[in-house]
Amino acid sequence: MPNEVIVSKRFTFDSAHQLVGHKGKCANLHGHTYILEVMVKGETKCEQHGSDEGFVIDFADLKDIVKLKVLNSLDHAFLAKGDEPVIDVLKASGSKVVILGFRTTVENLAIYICRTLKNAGLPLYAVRLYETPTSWAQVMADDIRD
Ligand SMILES: Nc1nc2c(c(=O)[nH]1)N=C([C@H](O)[C@H](O)COP(=O)(O)OP(=O)(O)OP(=O)(O)O)CN2
Ligand SMILES: [Zn+2]
Repeated sequence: MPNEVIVSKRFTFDSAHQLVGHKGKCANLHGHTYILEVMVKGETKCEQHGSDEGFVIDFADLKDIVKLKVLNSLDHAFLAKGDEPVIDVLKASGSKVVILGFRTTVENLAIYICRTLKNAGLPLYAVRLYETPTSWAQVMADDIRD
């Protein structure tokens, strides 16, 4: 019998950023190993003996979507609002720079990832993004404004 279930998969990516104007150490260019938890909600599929029987989503398919839509872009990049003075130097040296247009706080990055995955058609429930082992932001897919 189908039932609503939340399943979650954890990913990591490494990125640099700089919070221009921050009163503390985060005004420096620095990096994080982000941990991203992607939570998907749905009924378990009931097709007898099908590949997805009993799955909300195949974790392998979830991994492919998250890699394609989020990780390939953000991993090993300088995540920029666009006004960081260091951008030109990094670009000139061939470094990967992703201009996001917002201050790259963990809150804003979580909103961005949640919106991106929701727009990709995933039956998304929430994303939780850890910036450090002790600091995270969570965004519910239903709270994303278009
Ligand atoms: N609300 C937010 N506060 C801070 C953010 C943020 O994105 N949202 N970001 C930073 C810095 O980028 C950086 O993450 C430093 O955070 P902090 O938790 O202070 O890092 P520490 O390694 O010092 O944390 P521990 O307490 O050692 O785990 C700052 N604030
Ligand atoms: Zn930081």
